[in-house]
Amino acid sequence: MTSTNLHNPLPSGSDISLPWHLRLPRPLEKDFRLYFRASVIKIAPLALVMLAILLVLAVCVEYLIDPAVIAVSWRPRLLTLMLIVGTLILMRKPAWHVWLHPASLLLAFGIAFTGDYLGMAIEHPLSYTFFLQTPVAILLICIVLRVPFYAALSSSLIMIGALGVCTHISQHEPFAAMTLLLLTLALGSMSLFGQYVYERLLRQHFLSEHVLYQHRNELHSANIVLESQATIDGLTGCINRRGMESRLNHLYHQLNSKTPDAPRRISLLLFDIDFFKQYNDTYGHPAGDECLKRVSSVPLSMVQNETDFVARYGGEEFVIVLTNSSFNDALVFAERMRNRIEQLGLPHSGSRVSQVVTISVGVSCSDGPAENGAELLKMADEALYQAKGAGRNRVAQMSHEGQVLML
Ligand SMILES: Nc1nc2c(ncn2[C@@H]2O[C@H](COP(=O)(O)OP(=O)(O)OP(=O)(O)O)[C@@H](O)[C@H]2O)c(=O)[nH]1
Repeated sequence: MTSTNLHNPLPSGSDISLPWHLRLPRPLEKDFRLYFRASVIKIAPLALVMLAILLVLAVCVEYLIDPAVIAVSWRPRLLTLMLIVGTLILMRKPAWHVWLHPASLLLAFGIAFTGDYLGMAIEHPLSYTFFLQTPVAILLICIVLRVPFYAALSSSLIMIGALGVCTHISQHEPFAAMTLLLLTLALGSMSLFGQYVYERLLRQHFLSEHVLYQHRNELHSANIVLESQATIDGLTGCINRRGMESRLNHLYHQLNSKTPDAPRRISLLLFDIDFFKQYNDTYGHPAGDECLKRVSSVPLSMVQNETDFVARYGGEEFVIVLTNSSFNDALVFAERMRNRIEQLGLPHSGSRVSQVVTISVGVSCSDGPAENGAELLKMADEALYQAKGAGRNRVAQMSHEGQVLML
């Protein structure tokens, strides 16, 4: 395999590049909106409370300068306060968060337009300063409430346009009006530039996280495939010895720690084909392989419980682990399996106990003295050894008292 054939699981630079106009592919764009909104929700309530305090302070200053101003300004001020409270209420429920950006824009327009109105309606030498509410509104949507860049840009242009018209038709000195407009333009363009840079960084961050997440998922799936390949016996399709040991240890760990999904009991059946060496010698190794497949298909078809399994322990030795069956049921299972394998009728002229392939089985159970999987296996092995010694083609059990009994 050449290096170009190898799949590189790490994201490449082209995976996370972002166009100048910031747009992401459609499905990602949708996810980004949620991500973007979530980044604002954390800071917005505090920002809105501060804005409400500023509003109250502004009213106090207006009163100190000239109490007559309040007579004109209280309605616009009340409207702005209501918009702030409305936006704060929207934060309370996640289902309403979708309205956060429209509400922020509405609030900004409220601030800018009430400023324009007050700047024109109030006759006072300082009333042109009300027009400063427009740059405040632009700062609010760009720096504080962080409305998406294009919405912020178009809204700012409308607000600046309205400011230009209002300063033009108001009775204020042209120099003051022009200074205000230029100041607003300078502050607005800097805020918008900052918002563009911020959103670009946020999108880049979102994209990198997305690409990493995808690659992590791919690696995870590949690991699952590799893990299952590493624990399956290629010839019979049973779990291999490594897989068996890890599953058995896991089950025993659950049993000992008494977790809610722990098995009540574990029964272990260890079986071995009788005179398999002679089978190979008589029929050849490929036929021996075929025999192993046929024999193992019997317990594989009998196991039903999700946590039960059949494993190839060694050459012609197999393990069946049954969870939650009583010891008696496990013995019945073993005898039925022995019988079904005999009933397969695979000719075995080299066997000294039968004309067909037979097995010997040793059975042990976790109700006895075994404290872990290895000890349970040792007990079943001892029973199997005795079954062989007693003439083969039979089932032997290791009793809870540690005695081997023939069935
Ligand atoms: N065809 C084939 N044979 C295998 C495989 N793995 C192990 N064997 C053979 O299985 C035989 C096991 O022989 P023994 O351990 O002597 O056991 P046995 O002949 O079955 O005798 P008893 O267990 O005492 O009845 C050996 O000849 C191994 O070569 C395999 O994957 N395929």
